[in-house]
Amino acid sequence: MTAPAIVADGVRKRYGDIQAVDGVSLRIEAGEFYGILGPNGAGKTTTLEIMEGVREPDEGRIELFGQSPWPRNLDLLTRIGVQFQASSFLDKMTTRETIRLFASFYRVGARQADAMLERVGLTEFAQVPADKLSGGQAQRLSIACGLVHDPEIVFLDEPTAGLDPQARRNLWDLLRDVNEEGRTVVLTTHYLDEAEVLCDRVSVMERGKVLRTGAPAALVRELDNMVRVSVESGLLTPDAMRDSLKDVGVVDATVEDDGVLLTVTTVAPGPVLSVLADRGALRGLEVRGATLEDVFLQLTGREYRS
Ligand SMILES: Nc1ncnc2c1ncn2[C@@H]1O[C@H](COP(=O)(O)OP(=O)(O)OP(=O)(O)O)[C@@H](O)[C@H]1O
Repeated sequence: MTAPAIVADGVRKRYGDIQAVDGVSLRIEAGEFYGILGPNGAGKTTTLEIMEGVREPDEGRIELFGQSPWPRNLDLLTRIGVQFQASSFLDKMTTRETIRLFASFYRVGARQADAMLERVGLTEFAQVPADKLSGGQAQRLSIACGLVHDPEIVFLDEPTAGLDPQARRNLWDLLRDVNEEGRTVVLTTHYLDEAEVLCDRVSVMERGKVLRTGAPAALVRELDNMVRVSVESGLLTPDAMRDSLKDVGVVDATVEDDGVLLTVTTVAPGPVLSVLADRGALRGLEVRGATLEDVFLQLTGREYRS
């Protein structure tokens, strides 16, 4: 087996009374697209910053390519790329000046910097002040700045937060390409769909702990083929639905009504569909397989709220 790109072992970090990271252990293989996901405050950013070597853990061990990133390790710095938040671009600098500045930190020349700008589709915005770029363009510039020195590992903290669906998809394509070039990509996200689409493996975090790690499809499969059956809200009350299901012997279904849809989550969609048909309540019918949201629900007993 080849050496892992990243190993975390028993990592803990506390801020005052808050145990932000509470014993995180994981192993990320070279070339993996790895997601750390969870709701706000789960400890994703702190975990990522400890891996990047910008924050010191209170306890535990981190190794990138077998070396500790803390205290600051100059050998590792050139091998990792960190996407910093787009909002911290320097005032008055153009897009091109910004990427060239980042390139210069690594003694990378202007030509390679401009090629990276082209790569992320920003050449036509080269003269635009970086703080005037749209949200999606700014994210692409910040990713370009993290990639300009050709790193082996790329860390991204919520790269698509706040973007519209089209800009998110464009960024997904870019990140996939970055990974397909052989780079290890580690991202945090609170969008479960993003993790499902992009990541080879994910760690689901909550309250500083990793609840589960695995390939998204494998985590979903562990749910025993859970299916969500939804119809328009108002056709049947949740209680009436529960009673009807009990009558036909379905006891392990959950029924929820969010005011738009009445949704039954179950491993036995057949009887649910029969009940809905018998009650004349099929308007707006949708049947969906389980998702990472269901994994989260099962792990925590709570609905996922990003
Ligand atoms: N510098 C800090 N000082 C004090 N508390 C902090 C600091 N950074 C994070 N925290 C707290 O630690 C916990 C974990 O925060 P962290 O940012 O790592 O979580 P997260 O999963 O990345 O959340 P988000 O999605 O909101 O960024 C939160 O309760 C947060 O308020």
